[in-house]
Amino acid sequence: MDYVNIALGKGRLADKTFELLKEIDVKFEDYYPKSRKLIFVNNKKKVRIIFVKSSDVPIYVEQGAADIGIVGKDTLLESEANVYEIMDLGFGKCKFAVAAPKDFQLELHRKLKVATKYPKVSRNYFNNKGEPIEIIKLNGSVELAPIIGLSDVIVDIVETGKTLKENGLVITEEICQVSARLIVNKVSFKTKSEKIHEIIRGFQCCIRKNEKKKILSTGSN
Ligand SMILES: Nc1ncnc2c1ncn2[C@@H]1O[C@H](COP(=O)(O)OP(=O)(O)OP(=O)(O)O)[C@@H](O)[C@H]1O
Ligand SMILES: O=P(O)(O)OC[C@H]1O[C@H](OP(=O)(O)OP(=O)(O)O)[C@H](O)[C@@H]1O
Repeated sequence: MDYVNIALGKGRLADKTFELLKEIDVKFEDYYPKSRKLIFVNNKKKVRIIFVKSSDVPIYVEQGAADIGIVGKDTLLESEANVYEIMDLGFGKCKFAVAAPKDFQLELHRKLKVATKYPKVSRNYFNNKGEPIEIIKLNGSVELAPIIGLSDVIVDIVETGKTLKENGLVITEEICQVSARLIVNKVSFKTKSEKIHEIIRGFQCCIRKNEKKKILSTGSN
């Protein structure tokens, strides 16, 4: 039987994904947090993990270089990749938001300047509201832009809100919730159906179990 290849971002979602795989008995003994290895193989279960840049995960899956991908909904939306989005994995939770300096007010007859790592998500959001904008595409430290006058506002993901707070920004609009998603290549979904469904069923079962545990532990507090 063929191997199932899973594309996984090297960053924040990696540890939780390996934990989830371990729970369904797909173990990679040579993985440890902060490992620099880019490929992990479980020969017994015939599963391979390929470690890529987070924003490349949808491309690997769309092109069939990976059968499955684990990716944040933010990155998935921005990629507009032609893949199946199968399930919400329930971790990597944050939200998409518009944020601005506390006292910001847009002058009349001027387009709003939006700095972001997510130009497509931003454009879609403001287009749907009928608000004309100018996008300034950045690759990180987006919170700096309104402080130093590069933009009026930012569109970014917010988890704890610490980065916004420490840079004097506040959320002005919430766009949508974000979490890790399991995506599948459309051809692999047919050709490797059995193995892929086994992984999906395993993940669903673990997530249900973990949610029950969480409810029980908060209930008993
Ligand atoms: N506080 C957070 N900051 C960034 N991403 C978060 C946060 N909390 C959850 N996530 C999720 O984790 C995913 C992966 O984030 P990570 O920082 O590893 O990659 P990235 O943002 O693409 O960074 P890089 O460009 O350095 O690879 C994000 O796409 C998002 O869905
Ligand atoms: O609400 P918080 O918990 O503060 O998290 C949100 C921050 O984390 C992410 O940045 P990241 O650390 O990936 O750095 P980046 O600026 O290079 O994107 C995101 O872009 C925000 O800046």
